[in-house]
Amino acid sequence: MGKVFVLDHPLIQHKLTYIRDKNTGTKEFRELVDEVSMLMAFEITRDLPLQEKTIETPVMETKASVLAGKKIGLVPILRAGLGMVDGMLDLIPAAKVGHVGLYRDPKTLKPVEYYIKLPSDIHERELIVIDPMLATGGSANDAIHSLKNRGAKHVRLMCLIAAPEGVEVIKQEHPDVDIYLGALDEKLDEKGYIIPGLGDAGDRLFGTK
Ligand SMILES: O=P(O)(O)OC[C@H]1O[C@H](OP(=O)(O)OP(=O)(O)O)[C@H](O)[C@@H]1O
Ligand SMILES: O=c1cc[nH]c(=O)[nH]1
Ligand SMILES: [Mg+2]
Repeated sequence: MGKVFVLDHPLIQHKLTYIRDKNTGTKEFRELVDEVSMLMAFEITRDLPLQEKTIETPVMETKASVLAGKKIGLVPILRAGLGMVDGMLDLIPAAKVGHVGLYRDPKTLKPVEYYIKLPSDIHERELIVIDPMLATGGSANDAIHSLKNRGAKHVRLMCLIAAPEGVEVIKQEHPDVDIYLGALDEKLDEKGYIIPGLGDAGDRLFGTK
């Protein structure tokens, strides 16, 4: 069964509080999502393999650690996942980026896929699917199925805020996928919004309504 990690670093929690606050405007919301994404990227890459390399310091020859060249792919779910890409690329600048376009039908709450474009070598990459919100889990579930249908072998999911309902869907449908969260909230309301949540992530990021 996939593991669930709540990244409870104080800086992540502090910034999340201002992201949730309805008085935080678009500019500040965007900046905070960017900063939290970078901090989460730091945590999610904790287990990247290292290898030894021989170098010369000004004093002597020594062996030191470098990344073992694991290839990473970021896959934001459009639109709101886009807000998390730049922060992650600050720490993982060589990552390739694929896009999955999905929106949640407001009546049925079912995801509708409208776009997909992925790096050709996704089968050999460690893929990190990113979306601020994991609500019913329909969108992330659909995105991960799309990636696996196209050859993805290693997938992780990273979200700012999740509802227990969405986490359960991913655990059942994708037991091989570990989930990294900024917070695990209480539940969904009758319209499928996470409570307490942060509202509509895409609208708050892009200033739409
Ligand atoms: O877990 P779910 O119930 O599927 O809900 C979560 C999805 O809803 C939001 O996207 P939305 O449909 O609002 O599209 P947008 O990013 O274009 O605003 C969010 O960014 C997730 O992709
Ligand atoms: O709370 C929610 C649920 C789905 N999508 C959002 O943007 N927010
Ligand atoms: Mg939205």
